[in-house]
Amino acid sequence: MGKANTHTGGFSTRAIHFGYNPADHQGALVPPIYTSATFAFPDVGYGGRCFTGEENGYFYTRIANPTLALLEGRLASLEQGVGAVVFGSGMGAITATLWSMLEPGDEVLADMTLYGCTFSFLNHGLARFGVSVRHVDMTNPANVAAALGDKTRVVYLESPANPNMRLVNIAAVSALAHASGAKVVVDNTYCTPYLQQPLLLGADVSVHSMTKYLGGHGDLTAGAAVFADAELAQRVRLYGLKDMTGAVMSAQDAHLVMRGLKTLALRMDRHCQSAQTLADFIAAHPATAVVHYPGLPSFPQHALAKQQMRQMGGMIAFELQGGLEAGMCFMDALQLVTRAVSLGDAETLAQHPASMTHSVYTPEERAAHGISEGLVRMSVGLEDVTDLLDDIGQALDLAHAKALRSAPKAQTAAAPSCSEPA
Ligand code: MET
Repeated sequence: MGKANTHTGGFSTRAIHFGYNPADHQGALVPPIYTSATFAFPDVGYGGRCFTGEENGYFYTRIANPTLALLEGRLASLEQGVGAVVFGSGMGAITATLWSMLEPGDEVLADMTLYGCTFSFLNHGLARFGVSVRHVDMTNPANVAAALGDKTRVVYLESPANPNMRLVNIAAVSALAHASGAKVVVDNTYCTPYLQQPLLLGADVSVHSMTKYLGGHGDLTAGAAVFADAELAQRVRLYGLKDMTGAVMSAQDAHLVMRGLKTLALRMDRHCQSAQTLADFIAAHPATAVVHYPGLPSFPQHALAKQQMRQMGGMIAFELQGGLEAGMCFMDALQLVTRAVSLGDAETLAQHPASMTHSVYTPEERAAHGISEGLVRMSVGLEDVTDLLDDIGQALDLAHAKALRSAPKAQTAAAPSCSEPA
């Protein structure tokens, strides 16, 4: 045998090697991509036993595939789970996991701020099938303690939350949920296993959009759920909704995620370093009203961030003094930073949650759930930070000048358009 299937070692060593031995694959350094949709049986009896589970062989890629299995093992190792299941998207992971954990009559207790499509699935999807959903502000674990009830089967949260960066104390909330007989599902997309380990903090499931940092290059769509509980992992995989929803990722995309994983730690270090620099800069600019970034001492949960996150992450949210209009001016003035949803790419991306990722909330719901209309969300990429500072600086200067010009005229004239010269 060569250098063995490295089941131990540091994070990056496992991200690069776990579960694969070139000696088993004609020396190929990079694992082969099994594109086959179906698998040949040596005899009919063997094929039948694959379907009953008596044989552990591959028989159809929607059920299982060697390339996907390699990625699943690697993800479970990186997040210290007992198993993982990959999906065709992050929403595939979230929906299949929750469908598999819930029955009519059950309740989901969810945090106040969630990604728009997750919020929609809970309130407009699950609710149609007899699962009730209640939102509580989980920034204070006492609210969770007060809200947990006999029917609460799942406690669901994001930390940091998309888009406003609020944190939840995962260990405290998990302890409370378990004492009440509920399971905890954490969306760990913003942090990745490199920055935060929800299962080690007590959560039962960690879900990811791998479209984001894990893939890391904006060229694939995929999701994953990593489990602390083997029975639940098996239920989601075999008896749950993964097969029934058909939310299966392709082997080519699994290959791309594994390529992304090789540089995850390096990329996250750079994302975090640049995000801190930009957050400091934006916070100090006169155009700015507030910056939500866990690495700022002014961030209300800065201490919790240092406690449960390895670094402060690559996502920033902020509001400008001129509110919504200033935010729009800022975004339209960007030259290098790209106006786009998604996150975790090499390119720095800026988007407007109220009209984009969180447009499924009504304006009243956004207000109640802490998502302000003027909020700008930025995924800090891997460009030279000096170039990002130049671009963001000129856009903030422009938004500030517009805000100053419009303020005294607010009652008599229309606000200046973003295309007007400063
Ligand atoms: N989940 C992604 C984000 O938060 C894409 C959302 S819009 C369909 O940016």
